[in-house]
Amino acid sequence: MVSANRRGSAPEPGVERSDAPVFAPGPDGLAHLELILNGAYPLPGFMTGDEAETVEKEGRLPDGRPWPVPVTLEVPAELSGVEHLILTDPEGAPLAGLEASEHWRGADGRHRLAGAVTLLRPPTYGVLRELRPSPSEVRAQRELEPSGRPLLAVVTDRPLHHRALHQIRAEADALGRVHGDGVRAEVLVIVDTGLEDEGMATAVLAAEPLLPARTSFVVCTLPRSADRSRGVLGGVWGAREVALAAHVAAAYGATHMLSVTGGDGPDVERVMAQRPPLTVLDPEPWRYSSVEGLWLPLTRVDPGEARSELTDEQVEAELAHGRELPSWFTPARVGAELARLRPARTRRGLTVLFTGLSGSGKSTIARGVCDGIRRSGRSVTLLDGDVVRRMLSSELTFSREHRELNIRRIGYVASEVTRHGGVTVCAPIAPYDRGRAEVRAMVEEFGDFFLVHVATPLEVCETRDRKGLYAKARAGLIPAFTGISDPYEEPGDADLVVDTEGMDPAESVARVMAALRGGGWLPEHDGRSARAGEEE
Ligand SMILES: Nc1ncnc2c1ncn2[C@@H]1O[C@H](COP(=O)(O)OS(=O)(=O)O)[C@@H](OP(=O)(O)O)[C@H]1O
Ligand SMILES: Nc1ncnc2c1ncn2[C@@H]1O[C@H](COP(=O)(O)OP(=O)(O)O)[C@@H](O)[C@H]1O
Repeated sequence: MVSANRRGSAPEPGVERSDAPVFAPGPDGLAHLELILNGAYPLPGFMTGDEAETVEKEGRLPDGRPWPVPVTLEVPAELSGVEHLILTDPEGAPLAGLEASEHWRGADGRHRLAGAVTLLRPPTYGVLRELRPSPSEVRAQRELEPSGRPLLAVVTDRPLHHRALHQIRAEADALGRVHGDGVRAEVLVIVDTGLEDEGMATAVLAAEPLLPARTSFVVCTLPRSADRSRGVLGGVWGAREVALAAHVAAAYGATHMLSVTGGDGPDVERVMAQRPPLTVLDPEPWRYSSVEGLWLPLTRVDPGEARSELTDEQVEAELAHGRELPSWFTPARVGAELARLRPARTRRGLTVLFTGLSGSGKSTIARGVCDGIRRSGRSVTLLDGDVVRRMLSSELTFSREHRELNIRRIGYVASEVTRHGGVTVCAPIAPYDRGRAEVRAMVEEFGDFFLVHVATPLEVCETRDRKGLYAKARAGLIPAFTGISDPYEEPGDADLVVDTEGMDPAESVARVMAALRGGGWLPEHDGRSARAGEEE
């Protein structure tokens, strides 16, 4: 949100300036802001261009302290000249005042503001807010009953299965032995999840009773840098991200850290090269012994009988088809929570997006597919291109900007239906990669996305010319007509391609239905055809 840029004298700390422009940072800016404000970062505010460059190149702040990632605030160009800025959460509630000390542009050309931030109001926005205490609150709580024991932090955005739980218990025991009395170290699980999206947080929390008695959990949102892919079941972290997590863990009072990123995480040497403020442990690998029926350190399992944990793809496939995760792999309560978060595809929200030229057959196929989905027993919402243009986007033109906005609106509605477990079928032209990718991202926050490219050649669409639009476009009566005088970017990420040339509409519908059944989103046979013993 951006308002007019007005300047004035410096405000008193913590006092809201009613005349300052307001701005809601994006997800990473907001994540950084909260970590600055709650004291998890030892930084007064957002970095200048020089500071960010030193961090980027040398992994340290200009004063020499190691620091792994630039902490920067991206702003729209119109805010680049402001001196004071009110930073708000996405709902517009003020969080902090920023005294801008520098406006700079990074190598990416984007505008950024540097400067100290002052807390205006403690954040109330964000999922699981009651589990987000500040580092000083956590440290104060521990000081009430000081145990003198090491505090082992586990930073994770993925559920803790048997392998990780064994590793945590073993490392907590080992730290207790090293530190004297043989009593286990305390454990602090830092659950990393988005501010808007619970992600896997509740599945991580489900493991609470399976961890040592003095284990506590906090939730926080770490910024997601470009080198961290965001899988549904948890991301793959880079060394600098683990190092940033180590800084946050140290602020919470941790003396050691274990990052439970699964097999593909960075090795500890690369993390320690970032000079984190605590020891990042390199846990012993564990395997399941299929003969003994136990998880054991790798060294104690015969290679022939050692089983690794399931991969993310295997977990996803089990959940997609509604199968229970095996008990050798994960505790029942973690499996049950995962099944709740990722229900079987027959119960999971789904958006099917048809894209293709005008006249390619999107509406015809989409209508048939909707009928089929209904027959299979699921309810479905159809967002046809023409209907959306009438009901949601009647003021929009066919400029690139308006087409993008149109598809974003479709994506928003579809993602809401998906969030609640419904099926949406959308059939706009959606000519641009970027817009389609945006819809995919919006939908995949909550469920599944299936892209169908109706790849009927332009000549065929033009010959059909059902609405006479191509003739008008050729005559220059319709400007910026897709395929004639406006681009159509062929998707490279379609889950299914249907070229309807020389194909009966029923056959096109059947292909899409087969793909949806094969993927597990619909039962193999719908009620009616199962009763009649007939095929679709
Ligand atoms: N300039 C131009 N380019 C393309 N299409 C045009 C244009 N002007 C009007 N129409 C009619 O609008 C329908 C496409 O609207 P969409 O909302 O699906 O397009 S977009 O996704 O926003 O690009 C499209 O409907 P379909 O034939 O169902 O695709 C056309 O009937
Ligand atoms: N295999 C097919 N699939 C879909 N439509 C087809 C097919 N074969 C011919 N058609 C015809 O092509 C036209 C496609 O129009 P429509 O579905 O409105 O396309 P769009 O929504 O992409 O503009 C319809 O008249 C339809 O009967």
